[in-house]
Amino acid sequence: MSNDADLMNELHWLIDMVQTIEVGLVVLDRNFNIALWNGFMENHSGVSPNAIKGKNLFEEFPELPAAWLKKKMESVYLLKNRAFISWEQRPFVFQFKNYRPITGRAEFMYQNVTLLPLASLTGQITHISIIVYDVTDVAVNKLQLKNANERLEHLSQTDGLTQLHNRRHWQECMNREYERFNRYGDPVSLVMFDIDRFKQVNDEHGHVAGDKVIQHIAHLLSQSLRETDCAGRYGGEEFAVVLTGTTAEEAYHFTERLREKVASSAIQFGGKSIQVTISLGICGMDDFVDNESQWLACADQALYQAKQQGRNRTVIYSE
Ligand SMILES: Nc1nc2c(ncn2[C@@H]2O[C@H](COP(=O)(O)OP(=O)(O)OP(=O)(O)O)[C@@H](O)[C@H]2O)c(=O)[nH]1
Repeated sequence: MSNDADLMNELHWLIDMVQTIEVGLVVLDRNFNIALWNGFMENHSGVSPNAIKGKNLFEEFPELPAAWLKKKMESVYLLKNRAFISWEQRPFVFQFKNYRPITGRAEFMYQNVTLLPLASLTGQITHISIIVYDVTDVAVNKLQLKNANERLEHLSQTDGLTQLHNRRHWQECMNREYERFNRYGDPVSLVMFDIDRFKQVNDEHGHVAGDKVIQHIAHLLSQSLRETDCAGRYGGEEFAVVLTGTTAEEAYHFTERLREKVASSAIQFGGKSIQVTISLGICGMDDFVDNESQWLACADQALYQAKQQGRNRTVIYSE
């Protein structure tokens, strides 16, 4: 007798716990009709167990991904094995609001979901249990960390003044393109350029104006680039660009367009209009280039010649 009472108590406690546990519990029959709907599900959906028992899950919640979820459940029936749905795969199955104070910024509850086959006394799988875990805290923390890491990575690769690649990152990009040329032999050109008589700009208008000029030129450069090109601020007023899939002659069209854009534009600063020009050197990848440093040195030499020949021009390196 006391054994029976123990069992009854145990059952009673279990039912109580199922109702109050901070985990969603749903039991469905073969036709996806609801046999059990616990307190967690009630609290978050606003639908009471009495109101929903016996009703079809997908008719009551038309926003559920029915085709996808049914396919998952069919495989649980077929394989008699549990299935897991992680928030990283699908942020939620049930569209519940997030009420957590700490992760209040999340618009919905992130969920991990387990689909569990439930056997009858004869051992047949007649029902399926959906177990819903609220993992909003974990998900939000992980997403924030990922976001912060991405921002840090971006910062470590970017020049603060121009938002172009910084020198180190640009160099990595140039090395990659050099390797790609060695492997596939596609044309690629390197351009080095700098602002003419920039010292005068600083001396006449001040350093802040000089910074504005650098930003302006970086802006014109960014506008002229293709997605695959790689542009960086190499030094103070010196820029470097790798133009992929581009011969030296094609690069010349690019640099002349950029040069003309710079020469025909003006920067307004402190009530004054500042005009500058740039000089550019191109080194197309060719047999005479033995390594990355030489590639860079040749472009730099072409830039030097452009300065020597009177500035505001492009020179293509030739041996
Ligand atoms: N405003 C500003 N000036 C910079 C920055 N980096 C370098 N400079 C200045 O750029 C000037 C470069 O001068 P130079 O190397 O003599 O060359 P230049 O006057 O441009 O003359 P050429 O290159 O021969 O046409 C120096 O005065 C540097 O102080 C920067 O980030 N901001």
